[in-house]
Amino acid sequence: MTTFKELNISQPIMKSLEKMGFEESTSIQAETIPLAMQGQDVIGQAQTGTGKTAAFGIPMIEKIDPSQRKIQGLIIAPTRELAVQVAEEINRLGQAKGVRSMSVYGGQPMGRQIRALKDGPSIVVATPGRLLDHIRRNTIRTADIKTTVLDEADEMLDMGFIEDIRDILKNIPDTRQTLLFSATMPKEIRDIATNLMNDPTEVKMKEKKMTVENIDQYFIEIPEKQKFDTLTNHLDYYSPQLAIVFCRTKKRVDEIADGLQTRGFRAEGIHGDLTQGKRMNVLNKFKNSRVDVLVATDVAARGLDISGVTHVYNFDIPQDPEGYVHRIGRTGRAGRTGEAVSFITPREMAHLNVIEKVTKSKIQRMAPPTNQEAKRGQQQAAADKMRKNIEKQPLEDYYETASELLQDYDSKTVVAAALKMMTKERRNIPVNISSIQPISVKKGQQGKNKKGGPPNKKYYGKRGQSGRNQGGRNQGGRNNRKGNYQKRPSSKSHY
Ligand SMILES: Nc1ncnc2c1ncn2[C@@H]1O[C@H](COP(=O)(O)OP(=O)(O)OP(=O)(O)O)[C@@H](O)[C@H]1O
Ligand SMILES: [Mg+2]
Repeated sequence: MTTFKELNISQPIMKSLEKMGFEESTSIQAETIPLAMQGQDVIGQAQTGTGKTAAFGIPMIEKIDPSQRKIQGLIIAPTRELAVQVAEEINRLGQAKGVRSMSVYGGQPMGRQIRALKDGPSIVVATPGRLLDHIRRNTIRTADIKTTVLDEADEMLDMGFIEDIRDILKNIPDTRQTLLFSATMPKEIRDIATNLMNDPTEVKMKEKKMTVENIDQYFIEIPEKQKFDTLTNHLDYYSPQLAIVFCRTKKRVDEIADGLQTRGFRAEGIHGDLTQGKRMNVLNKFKNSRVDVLVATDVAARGLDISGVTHVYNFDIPQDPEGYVHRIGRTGRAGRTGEAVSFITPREMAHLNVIEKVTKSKIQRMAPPTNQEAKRGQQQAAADKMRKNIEKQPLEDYYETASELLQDYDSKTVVAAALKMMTKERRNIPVNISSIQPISVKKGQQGKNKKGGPPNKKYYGKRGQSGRNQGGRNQGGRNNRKGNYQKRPSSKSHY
């Protein structure tokens, strides 16, 4: 383990790190911070939740002169929520040095952003569409940018964003330092990256698996129609502290979130068709545990760091192994443990094998919990609640009524009735989720790079590609995305 002191980090940043409770650097921080401080271009690849944000944030802040009141650092991220989170982490890291960052993203009034930009933040964390808007209007000046970071770099250089990224980079001085970070970096994307950089050093952690060791990974083989009941049984049986349920389309997010509410769970959905206000509101409720189950498209798959997420469910199998790695990486962060459960329809078993092979992870078969087990789980949760009340709260006010009940009935009957009242019986209400096509790997197509297809999505046949489009992500490919951009600049997320 390397201490931050050994990495020659300046006093103000050391002070911030101490305040944040960071004692030692993580491996990716120890290896990339010295290179980046020397001014080198770096491609950094390390597992989810291992501190890549500080790995690029610290060297960026080191180079900034806050007295200049000019934008000197630019970080580009794929989603608005991630941009906000990264800006917050940068602000914590830069606080003692007086380095301020600002997040800039679509779905927010332009005027307000322009006013805030006049305040002179040193670092801007932006989503690509809105950033381009600002660059074109000259409301973000790029001339003084020394360091540019692409967070979730492989996503940023994939077909949904690559044109925007090229346009952005054209506006940044050639002398810039470029840092690319992600937990995944398919070879094809790495080649594109290298062309945009100046002789980059690649830093890849030694771990064999692409996924984090302390996430237990399971799959349940299950017909499409039984997925929802299996999900609620699982939630009842295991009572996750916080869970994220990923599914493939926005419509399914809405249906599943509604269905979970119907069955008494505190669940809400998040996807790109919601207003930005609603997206932030849902995410904040989840962070504050006012919502226990977040149902999401891949808009929430990358980068989000929410403590207390114990379970990730792939209600629908992700389109590609990289997606799997990022989704399950929303749990098991910074050394904590987590559990990932993927629902696989029988026809998707081959697709699961591809994911296992590419990620070099073992995904273990799990039997779906039975209705009986789910019921028992619900009762256990009610019993736990009761235990907590017994241990913590003064109960004297209830003693008189309790004694009266015990005169009429035996204690077991009284407690059973209390448990029954605490167990939500409306969870049996039928819920219908509209079906989608399974993703399957067609024989002979595995490994082919279909013309026009994204370069890193080499693992799939035709059906997989069409499934991808159903997801509302990268819809219609590059041209359509570009068209979207021109019509509704940066106002629409494609997740
Ligand atoms: N040196 C450190 N010591 C303790 N905690 C740390 C350290 N570095 C980062 N963290 C914390 O670890 C968590 C994960 O960090 P971060 O979000 O940067 O991970 P990441 O590698 O970017 O993950 P992802 O691939 O999912 O984006 C955060 O809560 C962060 O504050
Ligand atoms: Mg990250």
